[in-house]
Amino acid sequence: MVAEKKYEPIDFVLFGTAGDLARRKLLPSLYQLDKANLLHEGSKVIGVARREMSKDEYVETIRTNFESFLGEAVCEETWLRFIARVDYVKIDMTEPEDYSKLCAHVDKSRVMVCYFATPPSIFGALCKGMDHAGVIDESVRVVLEKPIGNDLASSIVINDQVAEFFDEKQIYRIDHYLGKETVLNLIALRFANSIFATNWDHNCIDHVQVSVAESVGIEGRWGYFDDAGQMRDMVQNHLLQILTLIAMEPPATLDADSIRDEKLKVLKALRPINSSNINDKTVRGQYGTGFVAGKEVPGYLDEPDANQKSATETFVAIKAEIDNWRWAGVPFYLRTGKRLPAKVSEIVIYFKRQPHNLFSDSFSTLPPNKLVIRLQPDEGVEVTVMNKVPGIASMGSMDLQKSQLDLSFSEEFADSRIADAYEKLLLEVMQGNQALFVRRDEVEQAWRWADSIIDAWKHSNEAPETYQSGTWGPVSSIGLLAKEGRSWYESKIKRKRK
Ligand SMILES: NC(=O)C1=CN([C@@H]2O[C@H](COP(=O)(O)OP(=O)(O)OC[C@H]3O[C@@H](n4cnc5c(N)ncnc54)[C@H](OP(=O)(O)O)[C@@H]3O)[C@@H](O)[C@H]2O)C=CC1
Ligand SMILES: O=C1O[C@H](COP(=O)(O)O)[C@@H](O)[C@H](O)[C@H]1O
Repeated sequence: MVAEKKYEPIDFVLFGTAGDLARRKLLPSLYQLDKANLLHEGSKVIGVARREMSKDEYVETIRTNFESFLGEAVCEETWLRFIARVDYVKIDMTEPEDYSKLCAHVDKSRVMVCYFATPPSIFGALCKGMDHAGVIDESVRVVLEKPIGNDLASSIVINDQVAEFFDEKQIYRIDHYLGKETVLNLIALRFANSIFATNWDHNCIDHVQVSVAESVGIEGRWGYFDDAGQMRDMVQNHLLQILTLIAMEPPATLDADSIRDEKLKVLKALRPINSSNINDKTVRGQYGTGFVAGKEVPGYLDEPDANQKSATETFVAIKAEIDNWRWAGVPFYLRTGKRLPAKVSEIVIYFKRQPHNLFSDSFSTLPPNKLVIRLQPDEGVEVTVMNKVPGIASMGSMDLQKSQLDLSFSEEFADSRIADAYEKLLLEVMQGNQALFVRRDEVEQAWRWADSIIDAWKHSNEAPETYQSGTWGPVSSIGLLAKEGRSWYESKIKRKRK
């Protein structure tokens, strides 16, 4: 559907345009916004990288990448409009003098959005270079990629470097999970439906599961990933952000700080995990060889560039607890890993069982109601309820059956295209709305909690458990729930594959 609204003209400067993220996600998202008529006709896209490239060569590279990453045929009309906006500037980002080349490409009377798709270690240099070129003023917005730093201390250094040049109101810390349609739908589900809003606490909810399973390995990113591990790559940001949206109190409004204040309170209420309880509350694993989607894949230590002695985790399961009134006694089990059987992300809310079973012939104990929010793929929402099986049997022998009320987004909203998270978030930056971006105090609080776990692992002297690629992670991750009489939700994807 073509949007009617025209937005203001923007100079979008993409630092790191030759990198993996820019090629796979950012440039295709800008193209999609253009296709949906959501870019002002005067908006420009200025790619910056350190390699020598003419504009024509840059355009050719974008086209080649679109063939691989767009996921649909290129629309020639949009393509011609898009490339007319595009330009390329070669800058060595560690060399302040080089940034003056930008001046010829940006118009200081317009909003400039600068996307730092580079390693965070050069965010400070980027700010200094822009300052040196005299292109910084209050109309500039900067987008910072995650993870910001490697721990709390390094994130403070990076945030301080950026804060020297930009006010917090100009800084957009991106967590692309906050742009996913189904993650955003959590806010609608919780606060637009009284059946959920009134049952959303320790009185009604037994426990919560958040699983973000990936079938890919580290995709040639050994240098980055081995320093990070799944805890810094996924838990410190994406999984904790999901957790805050599930657990936060209703914000007063949907404005940026109302939401972010509530998310921060959840992060502050997370019970610390440290050396005293690390073995009880966490499991970490590293993938070995195995088969994913019928294809043999190498183990983590056999990946290109691997250091054979690496103890970096590629799988994490955690029992998180939130020490506040609403969530007292309700565990939040988080699980994420690479080279699992399928790419599937789900939130499962397990409601408490009925206090008494009237139907003892059908079920020895009545199964709990579940709310399943499928983040990806097959985005949707499912509620498990108990029903009577039709029949004329007497009341005393009424048969029950567990059934699903299933809302699949692709069926319910068949005419709407589900936009990639980056499209949504790029548009929000262009509109100057920070609600879906992470505030500095949130990032730092998330690091405090994650650092304590990472430190405890380091001091435990235990290596991560190896799991076979194509399985659901180390056996101990099953034990994490089993010892409390619970089990991981068996994803529909997995059921279909049986
Ligand atoms: N890739 C992904 O899926 C995701 C990435 N991120 C984050 O996004 C950011 C970018 O990641 P990714 O694209 O994977 O990284 P890449 O290493 O693929 O790309 C980084 C880009 O920065 C450029 N660069 C680095 N140093 C300099 C320099 N001194 N001068 C000029 N250019 C420089 C590189 O140039 P050159 O090509 O010349 O080396 C390259 O274009 C990182 O912060 C990462 O953590 C976050 C989520 C997912
Ligand atoms: O940020 C990251 O996210 C991806 C997973 O994102 P998704 O949208 O495909 O679920 C992950 O593979 C990558 O390692 C991490 O840096």
